[in-house]
Amino acid sequence: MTPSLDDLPHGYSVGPVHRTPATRLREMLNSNDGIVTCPGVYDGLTARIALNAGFKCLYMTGAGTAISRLGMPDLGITTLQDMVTNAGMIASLDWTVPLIADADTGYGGPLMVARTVEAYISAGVAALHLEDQVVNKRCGHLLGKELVDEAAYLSRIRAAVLARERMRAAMGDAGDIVLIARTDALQSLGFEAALDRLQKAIELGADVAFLEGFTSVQQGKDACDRLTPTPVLLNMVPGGATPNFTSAEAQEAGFKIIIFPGLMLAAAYGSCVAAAVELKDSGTIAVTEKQRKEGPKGIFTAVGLLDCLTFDKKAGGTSYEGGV
Ligand SMILES: C[C@](O)(C(=O)O)[C@H](CC(=O)O)C(=O)O
Repeated sequence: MTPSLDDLPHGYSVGPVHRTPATRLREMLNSNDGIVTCPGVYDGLTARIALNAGFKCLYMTGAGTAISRLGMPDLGITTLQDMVTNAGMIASLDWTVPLIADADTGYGGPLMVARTVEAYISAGVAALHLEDQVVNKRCGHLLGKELVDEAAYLSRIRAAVLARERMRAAMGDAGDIVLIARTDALQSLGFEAALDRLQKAIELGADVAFLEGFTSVQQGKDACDRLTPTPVLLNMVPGGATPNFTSAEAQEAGFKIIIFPGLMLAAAYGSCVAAAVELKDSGTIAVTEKQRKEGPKGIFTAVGLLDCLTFDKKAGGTSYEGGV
């Protein structure tokens, strides 16, 4: 939950980080601790809120990145730079909580996919997913998706695996990243063709499979059964193609990771629309009791105010000695 102004700061005081983000995620995937539940975050505030709530793994949504950074829909408009800058910032807020980040199509041919993988590794991202839509992609729960052929898709996966090998050879564990193969083929090619693409991606070295937009509980279970022992990710988009699953139901069906990409977006969208209407209609905004008590420090505390003050003091800074 949101730390109070009286809480002890953590940050550097949590001790040395012994494992890389990818190693931590691999441990979660290999453990019997159950499904990894990832709230979808898209900026510093939503990431902090998810961290304060105690989630052990985060998901950076590409749709949310397009919406929040560009004010644009999820239609393949974001570039590698938009995505990796956002992912690196989110990953850096707490290095002990791994970040899974959307990498769409990899943003070009094999050379560009390799560049994407190396950039995500350098940014400290624990895992990324790559899909088989054309570069002019769209949200996986929209109609009319177009695919690249299987050879082109597999060359994306091969490029990602090779780039990871190159980074691991240079840096060991710090060069690792968990590769998630996503296919959007179900909509146009059907279940067997989609599974075939995932199986081939796994043979090439993908660690996790992501069957986008499956349409029944049985299809989800069948995918998990057929792909075992490879962990399978479930993408929970309310109102999308996939029926609603709780984390427990997803685990029961055989999934190892569940992402809720629109979690924070939907909440922010609803609240911001209401706030805008309130100001437009009334010419002012209601001030809550909590706001009156805490002032702007309330939200600054949620995004690390105490850690910043403690860190500055420890480094010999004096700017905040008199309080803030
Ligand atoms: C998972 C996803 O790639 C995302 O960008 O978060 C999207 C989610 C969405 O658009 O709601 C997807 O293609 O499913």
